[in-house]
Order: sequence, then structure tokens, then C-alpha cells
Amino acid sequence: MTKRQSPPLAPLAGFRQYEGPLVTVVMDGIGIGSRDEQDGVFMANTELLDTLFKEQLMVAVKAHGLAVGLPSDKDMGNSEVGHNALGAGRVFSQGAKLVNEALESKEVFNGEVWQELKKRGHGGGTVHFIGLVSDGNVHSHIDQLYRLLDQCVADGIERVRVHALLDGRDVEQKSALDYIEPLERKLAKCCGESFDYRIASGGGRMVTTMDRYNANWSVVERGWKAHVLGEGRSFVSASEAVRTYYAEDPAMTDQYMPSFVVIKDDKPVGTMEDGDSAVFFNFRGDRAIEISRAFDETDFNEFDRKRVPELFYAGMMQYDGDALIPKKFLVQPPAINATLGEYLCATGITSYAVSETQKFGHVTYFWNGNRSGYIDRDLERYEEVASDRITFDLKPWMKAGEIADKVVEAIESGRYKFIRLNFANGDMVGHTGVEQAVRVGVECVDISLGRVLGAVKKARGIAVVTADHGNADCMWTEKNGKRVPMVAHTLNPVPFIVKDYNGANNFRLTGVADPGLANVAATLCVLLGYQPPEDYFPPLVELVG
Ligand SMILES: O=C(O)[C@@H](CO)OP(=O)(O)O
Ligand SMILES: [Mn+2]
Ligand SMILES: [Mn+2]
Repeated sequence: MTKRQSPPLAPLAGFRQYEGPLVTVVMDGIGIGSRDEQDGVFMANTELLDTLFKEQLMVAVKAHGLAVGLPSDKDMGNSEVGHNALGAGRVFSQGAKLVNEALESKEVFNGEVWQELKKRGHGGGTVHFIGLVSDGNVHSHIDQLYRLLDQCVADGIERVRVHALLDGRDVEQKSALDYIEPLERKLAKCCGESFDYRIASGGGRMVTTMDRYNANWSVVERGWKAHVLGEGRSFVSASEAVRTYYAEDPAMTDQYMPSFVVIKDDKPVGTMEDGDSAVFFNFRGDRAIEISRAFDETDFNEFDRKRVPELFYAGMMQYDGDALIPKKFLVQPPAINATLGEYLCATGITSYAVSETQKFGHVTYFWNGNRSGYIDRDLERYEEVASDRITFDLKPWMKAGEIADKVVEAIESGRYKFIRLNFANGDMVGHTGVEQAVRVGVECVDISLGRVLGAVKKARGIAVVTADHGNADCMWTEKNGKRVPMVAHTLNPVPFIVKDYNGANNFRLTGVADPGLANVAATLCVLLGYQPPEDYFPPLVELVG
């Protein structure tokens, strides 16, 4: 584990220290939308948010595309890049972009990890690729998988298996065949006299393999069974699996589709065996860590793996820079350094971070530049409220009330100068595409936010209310005159609001051009009475006279 250290921040001239805390609320997935019936934030009954949107210290900030380090402005924002920018005060080229560059320059293929895959492939081992098959560009991109497959052919690797996780969350709900069928054709094309490339297993991402933050390990176990052991409902092809599941249940959407195994002559076509290698080709870490641990750890007891083949396992990236997961990886992750957390710790500022399981790592691991540990245990406290294990259209209130309980308690304790929290509802309920639930979810955020702000007011502190990207702000789109649920994130800007209940200092907007999430960290420095680090993006507010 590398030690993280930044110098202390210098005090801001003329700043009057105040007693209360600075509390930053991230309303996950609450962007500024079209303000009409398509927009779930607008449609929800939100008395508080409506008044906050009219505050003087309110700016709409960019939360997608180039402003958060993604390849282009066509890329929607997401929690990883959003919280990375919030916590690091600068924009780093993110996984999506770094992998593209490394594939473009072919740098990946010269590295020792690829060489080992090649060696094993030439020695009769199968090369397995596991990951999310879509062009969502949040966790993965199918074009990147294609590049890896092309290289396998070029390198004379004879046997390749793809374990295809279905998306329906960053792309349309029922779009799996748009990716699976071309992939099947691509693999068939790779096959030649001695080449044998196929899809071997898969399943919907929310029930197969891609769990996060230890929310539900049975999801990973299901993936292990399908990808490694070849256990699960069997079909003659992946597209046949998708078609059958759609036909059996018209309400079935891709993200929740049960796992499947592809068989031929009654036998799974691609179990994992000694001498094989496996690459998890997602670049984003939160939902890649658990499956990586299942492959990497000898002493593993989250579930019974039953059979652990002698494999060479690598991630597209290293997903956790503190815990070094996984050990082997193809592309160097963004080197997010000198985060706000490091500066605050160096300055001796006490802090508290809280969310529910589904977003816990967002305000800790992502906020701290994809590192899961504490920066300074004496100054920091991270707390998690256990999330329900249910699809959140059925409980759109989620744990907003309990998170507010924790925050109120933390504020009243007087122990923390800087508090940050994430309300998950706008995003997690937004991903279900159920309109009524989305509205209720946003209303729960409004009510819980009210409690938090009430406590900040009582403690004479300052509150910052913002979001990491949009989602609830667009509930549906129109296709052939019909409403289609829109479950993905949006390209919309998000609010950044300062509510000063102290008044010892006078703040005004700086009016920086093209404000984005990366401007927030410097703003938090100013609100705490410190000069932002020189290389941080400029603050959104300044001290008046
Ligand atoms: O659920 C997730 O993994 C992503 C969408 O793919 O959402 P978020 O970035 O808000 O965590
Ligand atoms: Mn998010
Ligand atoms: Mn989301």
C-alpha cells in the first residue's frame, strides 16, 4: 500500500472561521432536465429542491463527457467519473479513454500480461473474456472487446470463449440482441480450421457477476458457476437464451436476465480449466472487484467456489489501488493523486462520509481516487447503511431516511468539520425506469435533504448540494410515437448549490467559464477557509471583501 500524502492547505486571507460543519450532499442521478413531464425531478413534488434551485449561489455544472475525462461529449456521466472529479478537483483521463488509447497504440499487446495470455493460448489453454457486452461506455465498451478478439486472431490464439454480461442499464432495457448477435457473427468469423471462438456463458449484470461493495455475493457466485463451472440453465447459443427469456416473460429486461450456459452435445462449451487464462474486460472497478477477488484470492470464503482451476487472471485495469485488486491487469488506471481527502487530512480536518451499501464506495473509494482504504484513520470515519436487496422500484425510499439519521447524528456530535454523503434514490430508482417509483425516490431525497439542512442550520454550518450525473431527470424517450423507459444516465448538467447558514463570510459566484464537477473540490476548500491547491480547477465561489 502506498502512503498518500499532500501538504497542508494554506489559510484563506480574510476568512472568518466558523463553528459549524461543511456538509456536502451528493444526490446521485439528479440532473437538471427538460423541466417537463419527461423529467422525473421536475415531476416529483420537491418543495425544498424547487427553492434551492432558485438560490443565488446556484450553478448548473457539467457532469458528462470531456468535463469528467470521458472520450467525448457523447458520453453520459457516471458515478465513478463524477465522484473522481468531485474528490480530486481536476479531470483525469478515465478508463474508457485510457483503454482506447492503449489499444490504439497497441501498448497493451506488448505488455507482459498479454504475453502470458499468448503463451498460455499457444500452449493449448483457452483465453476467456468476461465482461459487459454493450457500448454504454460506463463499465466497458464492446469495441474494446472486438479489438482484443482481433488481436487473439492475429496472435494465433486458437481457443477463445466470451462470457457475456447483458447490460440494459446503460443502454436500452431490451437491447441485448443488438450486441449479442453481432458478437456471435464476429466470433463465427474468427473461427477457421483451427480456430474456435464462441460465447460460453452470460447473464444479466444485476444478477450475474457484477455485484459491488459486497452488497450481494450470490450475484458473483452465480457468475462463477456459469463462467467457470458451466452450471446454469443451458441453451444452444447466447442469442437463443435471450430470446427464450424474453418469450417466457414479456416483462424481462436485460439487466435482470438469469444466467445461462451455452452447450453443445449436452456439454458446456467453455468451462474454465487448468492452464487457461481469463480477462475481465470492464474498465470500471466497483463492479469488477468482487469477481476479481474470487479469481485472485487463494484464501477466499465469500462463497464456495467448488473448483478453482489453475488460471492466469487479469483485469482490464487495476480496480483498487489500495488493495491492489486484481494483481495483474492490462492497462494502467488513471493516476488520481493529491485528492481533496489527502489535503484535508494533512490540514488536520476531521471528516465523516456516509451512504448506503449501493453508493458507499462512491463517497469513499471513488471520492478518494479509486482507493478503498482510509487516508488517516484518526481524522476520518466512513459509515455504511446496509441497502435493501430488492429492485428499488419496489422500495424507492431506499435508505435515505437512515442516511439522514446518521448525518444528523454526526452533525450534532460536533466531531466533524467536513461531512459528505450520497443519496442513492435518483440514480438507483432511475435505473428501473418505473415512473411512479422515480418520482417517489426523488421526493424521498427532498424530504431527507430537508432534515440534513435543518441540522446544518441548527449547527450554523454550510451545506453544498450537488449531484454526480443525471438519471431521474429523464424517465422516458419517444420511439415510434410510444414512450420507452429511459433507464440510463443522462447528458444533463447537475446543480451545485451553496446554502450558507452561518453568514460569518460573504460568498459570491466566481462565474468561471464552463463550470464542471471538477470545480467543486476547490470550492469546498474556499468554504472551509483554505486556499485551493494551485493545480485544482478554480472554485465556483469566492470570498467577498
Ligand atoms: O449501476 C451502475 O453500475 C452504474 C450504471 O452502469 O450507475 P452509477 O454510475 O450511478 O453507479
Ligand atoms: Mn451515480
Ligand atoms: Mn447509475
